[in-house]
Amino acid sequence: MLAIRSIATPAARQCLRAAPRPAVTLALHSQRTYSAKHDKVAKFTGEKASNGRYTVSLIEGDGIGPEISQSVKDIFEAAKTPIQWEPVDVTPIIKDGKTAIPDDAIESIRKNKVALKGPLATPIGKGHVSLNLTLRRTFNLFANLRPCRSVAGFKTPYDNVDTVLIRENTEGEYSGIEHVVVDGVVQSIKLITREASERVLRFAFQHAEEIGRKKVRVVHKATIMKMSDGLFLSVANQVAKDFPGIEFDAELLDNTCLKMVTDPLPYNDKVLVMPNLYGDILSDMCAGLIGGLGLTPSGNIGDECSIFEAVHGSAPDIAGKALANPTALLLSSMMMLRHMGLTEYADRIEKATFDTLAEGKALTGDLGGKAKTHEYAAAIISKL
Ligand SMILES: NC(=O)C1=CN([C@@H]2O[C@H](COP(=O)(O)OP(=O)(O)OC[C@H]3O[C@@H](n4cnc5c(N)ncnc54)[C@H](O)[C@@H]3O)[C@@H](O)[C@H]2O)C=CC1
Ligand SMILES: O=C(O)CCC(=O)C(=O)O
Ligand SMILES: [Mg+2]
Repeated sequence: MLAIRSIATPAARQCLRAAPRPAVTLALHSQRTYSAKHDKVAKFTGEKASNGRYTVSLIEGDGIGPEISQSVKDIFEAAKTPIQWEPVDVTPIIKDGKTAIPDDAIESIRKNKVALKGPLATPIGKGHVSLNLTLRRTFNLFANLRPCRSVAGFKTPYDNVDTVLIRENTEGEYSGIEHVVVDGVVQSIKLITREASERVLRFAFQHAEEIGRKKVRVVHKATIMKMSDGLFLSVANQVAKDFPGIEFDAELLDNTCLKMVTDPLPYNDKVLVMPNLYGDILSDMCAGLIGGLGLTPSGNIGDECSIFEAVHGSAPDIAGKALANPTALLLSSMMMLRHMGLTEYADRIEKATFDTLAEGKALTGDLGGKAKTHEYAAAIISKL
């Protein structure tokens, strides 16, 4: 039943009563009950080619994407990382009236089981739907893991921030189910299913175990979105019972924002997990705590494959000027290497990166320096 009572004006309510229900769209997203345990933490199952290298699909992306991707490629080559890139074009196609990823791109990512992705721009209002969201849905990348750690030597109002945020990545406010009811009345449906909630919540608890954190906190707004966030929260309570070694609690999103910008350190011992939109916003906010979007990585994790990308977007305001900070994409590629079991390479490149940042001689503009993107990358290479 649509929430007619929540529509503000009597005229709009009248129109909505008369309007057709979005039954077809909702049927496509049917709420299949997820009862089987989802115990497997997504693992990389790709195989080396005969030359001893892994092939990784590379989506360079829009705006600053090609510049920061070039830095990652240069640094990987200098570190002799056993990776060969397979460039992938994701220029959208229309399939059955919907925005879709070209078949070649899907084939590449499915085959390689891992991809590194630069930012993809999304037009505002009209135009194609977000390719970022399309990729996540196409490959069922159910968890978006967004760690955010202070950079030693780079001073911000907060020292030692170390938050771990996990965002549900396939539905919620970003389900893309929107329609005009009548002129001047639109609906956007926040879809929450038990299945997707359980999947990401299990992932959060498993990740907490993996990284040695003893607390999982759900961030929600079930006071207002009683049914949707209510379901997410109630699934969380159920899943928590399977992880007796992990303390579980919940916090309202607005309160989380206030507390995090007042003092983020109490969040250092927790894994935060939340519906899609909240994670999108909160992860940019976390980036602000440590020096900005140039520094924060992420991984879109699925069972079959995973795609690693920075938290930031295409930064059109600085694109093409060699001003972008490639650290966020580089740290995302470190997450990727660790996911692939190439930990030694990740450790080595990460050390060179953090040493370069701590030294402070070749910082990009967002961190108060004057270095161009490639000069910063060259400084990292010199430390490998
Ligand atoms: N996952 C993705 O591919 C994402 C794509 N987008 C898309 O990106 C486009 C631009 O979105 P905005 O709201 O402008 O967000 P944005 O994240 O691209 O930029 C926000 C601000 O951060 C700065 N910034 C971002 N990355 C930086 C970097 N690596 N180095 C230095 N400064 C950096 C930008 O210059 C800008 O001032 C939109 O089309 C949006 O849809 C936005 C977020 C994520
Ligand atoms: O797809 C987009 O345009 C934005 C996505 C986004 O902001 C994110 O994934 O953090
Ligand atoms: Mg975002």
